[in-house]
Amino acid sequence: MSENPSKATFAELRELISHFPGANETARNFAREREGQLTKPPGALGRLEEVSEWFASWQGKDRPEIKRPRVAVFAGNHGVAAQGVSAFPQEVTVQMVANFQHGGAAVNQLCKAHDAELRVYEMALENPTEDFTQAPAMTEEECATAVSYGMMAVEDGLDCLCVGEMGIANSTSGAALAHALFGGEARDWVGPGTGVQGEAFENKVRVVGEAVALHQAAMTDPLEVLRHLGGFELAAIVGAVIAARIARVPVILDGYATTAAASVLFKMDPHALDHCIVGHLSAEPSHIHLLEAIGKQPLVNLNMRLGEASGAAVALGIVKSALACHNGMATFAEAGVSGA
Ligand SMILES: Cc1cc2ncn([C@H]3O[C@H](COP(=O)(O)O)[C@@H](O)[C@H]3O)c2cc1C
Ligand SMILES: O=C(O)c1cccnc1
Repeated sequence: MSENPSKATFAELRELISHFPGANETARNFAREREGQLTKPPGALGRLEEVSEWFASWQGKDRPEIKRPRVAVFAGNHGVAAQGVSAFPQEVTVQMVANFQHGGAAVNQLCKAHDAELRVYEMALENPTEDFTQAPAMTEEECATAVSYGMMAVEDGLDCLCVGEMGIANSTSGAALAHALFGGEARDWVGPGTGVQGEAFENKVRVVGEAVALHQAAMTDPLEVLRHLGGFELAAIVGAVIAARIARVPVILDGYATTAAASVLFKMDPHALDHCIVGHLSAEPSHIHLLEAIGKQPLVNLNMRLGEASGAAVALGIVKSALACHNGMATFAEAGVSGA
């Protein structure tokens, strides 16, 4: 990396990603052994046990903890909004950022409910990306700078990072990323987002298909896919996921657009998202296909389709519940309970 992280280049990002640390398998094994000794039939806490073991393997502790969770919401504006792909106008992005700052959004309440710090990272909202039906969304410098900016969301002392986004039209950007990364038809990857229907939905499908076709020559390189079809906030999500990996901070990803951004890293290295879980299954219909493509099972399915890290923040409560059982339960020996 250069001294100033805002100067990172794609070459430096590739270098970082090629040296990602792995999980601590010793800690995972100790955590698994402990799960087997706790006062419950083996496996009776189901997915919670798996979550505790996964968390242990990234924190490198058999008794992993969440004392300082952060919910990071990256906000950016999209030139492609000009194509009429969202049910809402672009100014909603900056208005919702103000709402986050005043505590009025869903994610504010979810952070309060789960004792998480909310940080909103506003990315030059007055400067949207280029409309990617006309030109690449970003230059390499802009894209790499946005990735580097996202990396700054991971600070010393954080022990869990929830990641999400705010950006009108970014479900179109997410769909275009997914289509470019995983193929198929544009229609497979497009959903209603904030609620586009009928002719507007058909237009969204057309926009995604035409954009991926326009930039076809660049689509073999995941970082170029991000540069051509992503957004500033989606690039920042890539950076946050990279920085969390380097710091071994477990990550909870939010819904469709966030998962699509993170999938850029999956395409570069199928193990690049091993430190991430997907917090929830979005009601955006393509989310399930995307999760199949990256081999992830969402933690909960509440029919949410909001974004702004709301699903990740809900899932944080589940992860905290898993760790509470893992750390606080008595073993059979401690409690004097007979084994099977
Ligand atoms: C009031 C409001 C609050 C939101 N919070 C998140 N989103 C979500 O909707 C946007 C994506 O949908 P599309 O691609 O259709 O524009 C993103 O900003 C996402 O975070 C919101 C959308 C609205 C309208
Ligand atoms: O799944 C998401 O993240 C999502 C879905 C619809 C609108 N905004 C976000």
